[in-house]
Amino acid sequence: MDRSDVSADLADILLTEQQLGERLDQMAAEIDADYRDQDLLLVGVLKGAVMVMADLARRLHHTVEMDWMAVSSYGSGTKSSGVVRILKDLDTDLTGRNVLIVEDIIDSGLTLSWLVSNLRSRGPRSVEIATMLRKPAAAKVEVDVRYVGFDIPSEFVVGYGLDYAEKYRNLPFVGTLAPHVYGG
Ligand SMILES: O=P(O)(O)OC[C@H]1O[C@H](OP(=O)(O)OP(=O)(O)O)[C@H](O)[C@@H]1O
Ligand code: HPA
Ligand SMILES: [Mg+2]
Repeated sequence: MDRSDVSADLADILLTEQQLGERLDQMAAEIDADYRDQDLLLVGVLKGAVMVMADLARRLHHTVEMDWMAVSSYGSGTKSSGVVRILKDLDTDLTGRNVLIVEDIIDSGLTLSWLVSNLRSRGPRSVEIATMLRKPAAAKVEVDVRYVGFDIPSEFVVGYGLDYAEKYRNLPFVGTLAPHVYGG
């Protein structure tokens, strides 16, 4: 098989590039309205949120700052370990800031619930979450999310920043993998 032919690895396309873009237009309009005349710091969670951060931020009419955190709970597998590690911390002091965490996906919720309480302890004015995807049926902890792109079924998905063993992040859409990919 041609290892560069990614379509052979996919079972289904769940959300097309166009669907993602249209939803981002709506989310950006809501965020612009909600934070009108207010300071806003976008915090992207590496690596998965790179695509949504770039596409959401450029749709905002707001003057924002952008910073990044790297945390990892999935390693190379398809299940959250539940143990969140900070691989890279923010450069920004959060005291008095309006923080909007930008994520690609909320699955078990473990990463975000840990991150929200971590950031809240740093004295911000507010902490809210924007996520492109959420799996409601997979939630192990409830996380209060202000902006959700799409609720999706509890299947492992890739693309638009989301990886399986570090691959498929560059797909412009969200899809599911064919079983042979997990088989190795
Ligand atoms: O709700 P949860 O079950 O905690 O899962 C969500 C988290 O898992 C993924 O990150 P991952 O640890 O795979 O790091 P990555 O973004 O570098 O791929 C994803 O980007 C979220 O941060
Ligand atoms: O479905 C998923 N795909 C990729 N990474 C993830 N991290 C949490 N859930 C997922
Ligand atoms: Mg990952």
